[in-house]
Amino acid sequence: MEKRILIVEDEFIEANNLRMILERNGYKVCTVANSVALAIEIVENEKPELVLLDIFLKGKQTGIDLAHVLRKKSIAFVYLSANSNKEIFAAAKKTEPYGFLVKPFREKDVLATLDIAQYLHEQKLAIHRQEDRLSKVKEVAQFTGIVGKSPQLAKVLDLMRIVAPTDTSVLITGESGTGKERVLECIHENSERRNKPLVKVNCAVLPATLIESELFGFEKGSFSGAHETRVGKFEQAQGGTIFLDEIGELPLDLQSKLLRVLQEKEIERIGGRSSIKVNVRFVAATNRNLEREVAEGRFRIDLYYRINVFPIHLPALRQRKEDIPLLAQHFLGQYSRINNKKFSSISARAMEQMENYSWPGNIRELEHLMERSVLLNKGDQIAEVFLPLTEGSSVIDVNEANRIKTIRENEIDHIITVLKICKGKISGPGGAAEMLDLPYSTLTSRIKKYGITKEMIYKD
Ligand SMILES: Nc1ncnc2c1ncn2[C@@H]1O[C@H](COP(=O)(O)OP(=O)(O)OP(=O)(O)O)[C@@H](O)[C@H]1O
Repeated sequence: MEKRILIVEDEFIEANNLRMILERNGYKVCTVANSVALAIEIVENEKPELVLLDIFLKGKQTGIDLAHVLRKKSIAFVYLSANSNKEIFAAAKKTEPYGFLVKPFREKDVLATLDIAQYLHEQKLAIHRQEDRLSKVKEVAQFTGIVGKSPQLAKVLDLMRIVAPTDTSVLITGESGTGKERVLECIHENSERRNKPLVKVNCAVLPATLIESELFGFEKGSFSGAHETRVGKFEQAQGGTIFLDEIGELPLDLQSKLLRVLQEKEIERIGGRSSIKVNVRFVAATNRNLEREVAEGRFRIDLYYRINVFPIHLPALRQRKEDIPLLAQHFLGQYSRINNKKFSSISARAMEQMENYSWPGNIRELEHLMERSVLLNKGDQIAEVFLPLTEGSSVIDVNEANRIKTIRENEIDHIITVLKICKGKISGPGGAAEMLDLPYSTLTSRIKKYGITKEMIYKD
């Protein structure tokens, strides 16, 4: 069906240029409005699906005033000028537009922006329907393995409750070890897809050359070494959810391939002749700042818009200290059971040390600390915890320096030392994997398992 678009613009040439672009591409254009009052009238009479609006118009009212009206009516809109004045731009951003188009308009940009705007609008409507439904039925989603009572975590749980049952793409952000993967699992478990596969791909662990065949599969004989046909992760996730962890690491050429798959919902195996329909829900995670990656040209803006439909940001543990006692107690119970120990409490001193620590490795680091503490303490109370000594830390323990380290602690120290020598470089010549004589994937999975973070490597 033809989409109806309303142009609100008081410069005739610009408006006409846009109208021609839109009509050439199958859109139906409503009567052009040159003021807010006229635009409101046309919205009532011609019911556009999307509005392109300039900020400065004839009359007193601006495009920003109109944007507020459109938001109330749930009509999608895109601004036609990102004014260089910072305050106006900030006010325009606050109205949550679906995009900005900068003059002079290029056909390609107009079409791409409209495509993204429509997609985001459909997703937003689905989310609103879900919010409405939830407010009526008071369903309680079950999020197993998520412990905490801080307001920051409560906010995350609210977002999960809203998005889980829908098919909307989710982008989970947060530092390493904040629980991104756990959140993904809960979203999948609380969706209609729970009985279908949840397929996880870590873009940081796979070498760039392998990611494509891993994601999309390949046909027998498509390259030397392709002895048999292999089904990729997208196909494996058919009917279920696919999770791309560390999506910020995806090379640029694969970003465009992924974008195509998300838009067309079909994949092509390497060397394949036909495309295969895939029905998967898409969830991605990153501990990078994707907006910065976009600004610096390492991440495609159109892919960013496509995956950033429903962002969930997980706060760092140091930003929600009230969750530390609950989490510590939770892991204490878990590792006491596993190790057949009888620990039931944590000393006030140990708790204070934990509350004063900055947790660069977040929940994963706390989990490992409790695992270690269960092994190193005796009786039914954790009297001591052995935290790394950080700059400015008030928890320096004189006994710590003389303590005999476990093999695991030594391994962690050794990996960190080598990473420091290699300035954080993991793969390739002179990288830590080569120096440690470990396969790249083994080293990255150990870095993850031990909760080794960039902060630990670049600390001093
Ligand atoms: N709220 C929580 N309550 C209890 N355990 C949690 C919670 N969040 C995370 N965990 C546990 O903490 C550990 C680390 O979580 P997870 O692997 O999900 O982090 P992540 O953000 O995906 O890390 P990375 O970025 O390094 O992949 C896991 O064992 C997970 O089960």
